[in-house]
Amino acid sequence: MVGSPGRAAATDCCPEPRSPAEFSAALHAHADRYWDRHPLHVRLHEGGLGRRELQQWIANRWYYQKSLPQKDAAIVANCPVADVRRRWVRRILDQDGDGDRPGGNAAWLDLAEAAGLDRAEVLDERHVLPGVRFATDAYVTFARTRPWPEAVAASLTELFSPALMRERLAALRAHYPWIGPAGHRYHLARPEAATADAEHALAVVTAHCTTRSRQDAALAALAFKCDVLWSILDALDQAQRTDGP
Ligand SMILES: O=C(O)c1cc(C(=O)O)c2c(n1)C(=O)C(=O)c1cc(C(=O)O)[nH]c1-2
Repeated sequence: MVGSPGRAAATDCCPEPRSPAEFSAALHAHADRYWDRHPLHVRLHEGGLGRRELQQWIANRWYYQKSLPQKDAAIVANCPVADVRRRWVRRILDQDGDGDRPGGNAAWLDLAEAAGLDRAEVLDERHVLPGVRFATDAYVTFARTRPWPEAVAASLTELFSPALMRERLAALRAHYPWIGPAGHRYHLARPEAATADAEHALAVVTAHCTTRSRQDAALAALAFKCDVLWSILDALDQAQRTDGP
């Protein structure tokens, strides 16, 4: 006997949640669609970008960078759990800086200057491509409008970013030596912070997504974020192929 129809219907409408190990594995499986594999990143790592292309990447990536604190502030605003808010607020200060401690965003502007860009031309966003703005803004809007655990899940691309940033730092030093050491502060500091942030975010998502449907929503959020990042590089890639070096 195959089982009573009643049982089958119950299973269809309310599948069991994944175990913590299965859920974590399903989240980690998104590494397959992370932007480290994008052709533009591959070109960057191989030393295939010209000076102007690398500057364009830096100026566009700035728009993502500067939007992160607003995205994190949206999570803090939507989250009713004090413990989560207390830890999440640190992310805002890590990027914006805190008193005498300059933040990640200042370090990214140092990279821009070390690569020969004027701070003013980065801050006024004249180089930011429409597709980069659109994709980045979609991430901020997602955090503002979706349930906060989904926005936390979307940040889990940071599970994969430390390895990428270390590889990128090695590539910048090897292939783009005209960028002085002052430009490398972001990539030196961020992998360690990203590892800690991702560990915390994973613990939060695991603790708060305990039903199958919440787990599914978290997985969809992480897939969405992978698409955001991929779209940012698609926009840049297309511009660079059209404009030439
Ligand atoms: O350099 C990168 O490739 C990269 C990727 C990501 C990411 O995976 O979203 C982040 C960062 N850097 C980063 O520096 C950072 O602070 C950060 C925060 C977040 C997030 O979604 O909350 N992602 C990332």
